[in-house]
Amino acid sequence: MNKSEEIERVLAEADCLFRESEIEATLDRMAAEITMLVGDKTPLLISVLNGGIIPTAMLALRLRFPLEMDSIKAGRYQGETSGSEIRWLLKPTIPLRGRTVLIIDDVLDEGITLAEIRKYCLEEGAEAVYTAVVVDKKLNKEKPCRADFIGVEAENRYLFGFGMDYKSFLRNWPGIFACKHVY
Ligand SMILES: O=P(O)(O)OC[C@H]1O[C@H](OP(=O)(O)OP(=O)(O)O)[C@H](O)[C@@H]1O
Ligand code: HPA
Repeated sequence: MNKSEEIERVLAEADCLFRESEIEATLDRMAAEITMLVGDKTPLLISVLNGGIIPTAMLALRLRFPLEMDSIKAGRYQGETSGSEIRWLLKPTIPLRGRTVLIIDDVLDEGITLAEIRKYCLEEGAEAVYTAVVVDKKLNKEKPCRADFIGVEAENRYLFGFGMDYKSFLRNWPGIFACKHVY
């Protein structure tokens, strides 16, 4: 099976857990919560690449207060469907000292990525660090980090869409989908 056949198969078999309209409404709610908490803090939004690109853009367009944006990249999955050690690939260029930071990512799975990024921001002198994810996966174990703003909770299956990838593809799928099989 070549790559495009694999992607077609994953798509054909996938279950839609949340439709586009449901995620849009969820993002509206998250944006209101974020505004209440950090709307007067001139926060720095940090997008966790690559999965955070779509959620960050969609949330940022809903925020009507002054903010800055930067990115960080700390991969654990590298195009695979199971995580390993974290690798720092890109750090923010805007200084974090004294800032209120909002880290935005697509999914909180085992929580290792977000825990490491949060720790990094605090070490760099951020005054307050908040985290926002579109999906929090329900695992039957404690996570090293919880998110302050959560879109939806999802079962523990491999997911794609709204930023989340299946082997680097399908981040652009407009909904949240669960794979039946990973190949
Ligand atoms: O909670 P965890 O188990 O640590 O996993 C969550 C992280 O895994 C994915 O990133 P990935 O390393 O796949 O990079 P990507 O954003 O480029 O897909 C996802 O975007 C989160 O950042
Ligand atoms: O379920 C997932 N899908 C895509 N990327 C991920 N990174 C951690 N878990 C996932």
